[in-house]
This record gives sequence, structure tokens and C-alpha cells, in this order.
Amino acid sequence: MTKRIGFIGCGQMGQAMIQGMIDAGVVKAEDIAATALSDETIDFVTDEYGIQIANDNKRLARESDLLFLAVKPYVYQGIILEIRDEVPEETVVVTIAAGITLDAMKEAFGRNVKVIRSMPNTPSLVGAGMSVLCPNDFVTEEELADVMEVFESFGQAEIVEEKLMDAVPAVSGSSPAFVYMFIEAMADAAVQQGFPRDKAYKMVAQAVEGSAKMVRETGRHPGELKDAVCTPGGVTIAGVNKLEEVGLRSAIIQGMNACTDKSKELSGKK
Ligand SMILES: NC(=O)C1=CN([C@@H]2O[C@H](COP(=O)(O)OP(=O)(O)OC[C@H]3O[C@@H](n4cnc5c(N)ncnc54)[C@H](O)[C@@H]3O)[C@@H](O)[C@H]2O)C=CC1
Ligand SMILES: O=C(O)[C@@H]1CCC=N1
Repeated sequence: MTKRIGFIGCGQMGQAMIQGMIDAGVVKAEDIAATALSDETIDFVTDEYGIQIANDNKRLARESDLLFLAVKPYVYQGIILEIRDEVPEETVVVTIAAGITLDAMKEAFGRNVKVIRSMPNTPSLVGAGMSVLCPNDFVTEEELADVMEVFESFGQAEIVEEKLMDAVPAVSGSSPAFVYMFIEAMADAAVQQGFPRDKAYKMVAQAVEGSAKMVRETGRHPGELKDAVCTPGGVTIAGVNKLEEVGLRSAIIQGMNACTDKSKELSGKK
């Protein structure tokens, strides 16, 4: 298991992974260190997670066995310029940004560095993350297995070929945002019918979580599960018909494709 885990940047995604891995007990808080820009974030993260946090990226880069670059994509270039001579040869660097390719990392470092391109998601905060990973040729099987163990501590993880990485945000990195929109819209309809908002969120979120669990645990086709809900001449099929009429499926496919197109653009493929 990886010894010292470093996070350059400790915002939404960094904190979600940190909380998830501490809760799982696979990594101890004292083995995690991070950097942040503001004293406010440093104080908050120290109180909330009990990890070491400062504003020295170079030192963190020198002292981490596994180094997450948990900053926005447009900050990557500057951070790599700052740390590239500090990162030890045996350190594994993990990217989490859409559109940052393995080749771009090699070019930015100007040398052969062990890099894993990954795409996590924010449900990692509650141990229900879905992360997708793609290592470069310098990462050994053993190192990859170690890193998978870290990612699996806060959810599920898959390894894919890099050609699929641009499609991953739509499927699992960004898709929580789409699901929250769906939940919000369903709750709005419930509120319109007179439900209090807190009850509406509870009922809708439980229905969404239960349906996802049914897909995973029964292994039945989603269409078959949908058919099992639709009573002939009943209420569900009336709702299904309306959703088909307004183009729910097409709207979702178009949203996901726009997300993938943007990811390809950031990767320099469009
Ligand atoms: N939010 C999400 O759902 C997901 C985000 N990502 C990726 O994660 C990365 C981070 O995103 P978020 O956590 O959402 O952003 P964020 O803005 O919440 O966190 C980034 C943090 O990096 C800090 N930072 C900026 N420059 C820094 C520097 N020079 N040194 C140290 N810290 C610095 C910022 O102050 C901020 O706290 C992005 O590349 C994003 O694409 C990936 C998957 C999901
Ligand atoms: O919106 C973004 O670019 C990041 C990557 C996936 C989720 N958030």
C-alpha cells in the first residue's frame, strides 16, 4: 500500500477523495498531506479532516509517494512547471482533470514520469464514488494495484484504455450533475403537487438510489425493470409516454455527447 499520499489542491474533488479514503480506514489521516492557496482552506481542512496541509507544493511533491493533482485543468501547466524537478522518479502522479492526456503530462514534465490519468466523481465523499483510471507505460502492475486499492476505498474503480478517457466524464465524472438535475426536477414536480421539499428530496433520492441498486444487483436489463413497473393501462405508462414525447432519452444522449465533445476539445482532439 502506498505510504504518503499528497493532494496539490484540496477543493470539492480533493476533499471528497480524502474524506472517502479516511472513512474507509485504508489510509490514515496522518499519511495524507495537501496544499491549498488560502489560509481559510488550510484552517478548514485541518479541522475537518485532520490531515497535514500547507501551501508548499514543492515540498509536497518531494515527500509524496502518490501525488494527486487536484486542481482545475488550466492550473496544471503552472503547477507542473513548479514541481517537475521535485517529483521523485518512483512517485506516481495522478491527474484527475478532463482533457489532460498522458502525452501532455510527459511533455509538461519533460521527462519520463509515472502517471495515472484518472476521472473520479464527487460521490467518493460518501464512499460511493466511481473512478476510471488509465496508467502510462512507466507505472508497474504493483503500483497500479496499490493505486486501485486507494480508489476502491472510496467506491468502485475501473481501468480503461486512454482512447475512452474523453468519454468517461459524461458517463461517471460529470453524470452526478445530470442526476442531481433529474432529482431536482422530480422534486419540483412533487412540491407542485403539495409535498414539502425535504420529503420530496428524500422520496426521490431513495427511488433513484433503489433503482440504481436494482440495475446493479439483479443484473436485469433496465428496459425489463421499467416494464415491470408499467401496469397495463396504469399510471406509469402514461408518464413514460409523456417523457418519450418530450424527448427525455434524446436530451440525455445529447447532453452526454456535448460533455464528451468538450472533453475531446480539451484533449486537443477537436
Ligand atoms: N468537481 C467534480 O465533480 C470533479 C472534478 N474533477 C477535476 O478535479 C479537479 C479539481 O476540481 P474541483 O475540486 O471541483 O475544483 P475546486 O476549485 O473545488 O478545487 C481546486 C482547488 O485547488 C486550489 N488551487 C488552485 N491553485 C493552486 C495552487 N497553485 N496550489 C495549491 N492549490 C491550488 C484551489 O484553491 C481550490 O481549492 C479539476 O481538474 C476537475 O476537472 C474531476 C472529477 C469530478
Ligand atoms: O466539469 C468538469 O470539467 C469536471 C470534470 C468532471 C466533473 N467535473
